[in-house]
Amino acid sequence: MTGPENRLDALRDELTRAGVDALWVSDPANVRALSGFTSPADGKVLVTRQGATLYTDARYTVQVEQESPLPAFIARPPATYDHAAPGLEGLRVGFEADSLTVAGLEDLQAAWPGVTLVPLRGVVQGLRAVKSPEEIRQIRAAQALADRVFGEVRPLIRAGVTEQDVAYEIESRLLRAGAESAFGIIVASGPRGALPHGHASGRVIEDGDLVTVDMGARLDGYHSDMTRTVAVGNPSEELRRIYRAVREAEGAAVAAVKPGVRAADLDAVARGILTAHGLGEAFAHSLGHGVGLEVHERPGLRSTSEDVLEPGMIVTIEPGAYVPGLGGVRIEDLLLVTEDGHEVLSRSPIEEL
Ligand SMILES: CSCC[C@H](N)C(=O)N1CCC[C@H]1C(=O)N[C@@H](C)C(=O)O
Repeated sequence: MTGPENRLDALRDELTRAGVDALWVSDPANVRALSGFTSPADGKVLVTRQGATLYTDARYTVQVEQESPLPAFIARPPATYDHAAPGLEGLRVGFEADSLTVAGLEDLQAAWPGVTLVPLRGVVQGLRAVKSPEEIRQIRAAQALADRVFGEVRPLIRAGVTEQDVAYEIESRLLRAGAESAFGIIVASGPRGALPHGHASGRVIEDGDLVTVDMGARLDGYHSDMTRTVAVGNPSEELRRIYRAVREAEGAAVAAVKPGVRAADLDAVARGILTAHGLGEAFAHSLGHGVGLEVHERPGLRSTSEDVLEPGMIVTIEPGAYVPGLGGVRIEDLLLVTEDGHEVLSRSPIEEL
């Protein structure tokens, strides 16, 4: 199983395939994945054939010694670029076109006139899709915390409380446990359930509402992600019908998760079921995504994806149906792809309606 310990070797193979001699890594999650440095927004990594160097500034002198096995050079640009320049003269150096700013590229061009800069996309992201045993342990711990918090907060979701009350209860418990929220917590009740990314508002939850809660913990830099839609009082028969359809789609897609399955085919499993229930148009997003140092990472579980599942990937399965003016439903589990199938990491009960 690929992990950070041998990611640098795997990365060098990728660089050979891409026809470059080195890579300037600027994407924070990639910097962290290659170096272990936990303040990666303030770092860069230069990977060459011979080695790899972590660049950051003097605020982190002690921290990098504690966290990173890579040799570090402590400076700020332009001294950073000047340090790297002699070893790069005449080489083809890749940069991360999906994260380096235009200004960042201009700075590199000015600092390294003898270097051919080559735009590359998603090279390190591809290597991050398969998690190491340690990363799996971290994400498992983040999800276990999220499950505990959801279990504590579920009884508080009732008529008369606001969506923000629910989000506050979740976020404060995550913080008290030494984590933080993985993203802006989604609490979408009643008609707001039709908003797939309906962040908690001041709406007061009413009897008969479905309430979609999409939450995750960020623990030591690793994320979890899970959604449950719960009923308050007695929802209408139409809402129950939608709920059951989404639940069927989710269960079928979860059951199909195993190594070798094409991500696009998984998406089609859920989409086919929702379409059969007349809800194809209402499923307004992709089936799921990888989770790790970022909430959304490879593999992408969508109709246009070319990704194929491998053991060690951690993915969400999250079909939903959103009906403007009425409401919506999403059910999301977090899964580890194993050698012979999958393990569902999210343990919060999925309610019957
Ligand atoms: C802002 S993080 C949202 C986390 C959530 N679990 C999630 O990933 N969602 C919510 C509904 C759709 C899905 C999403 O954003 N999917 C992306 C990858 C897409 O483009 O479909």
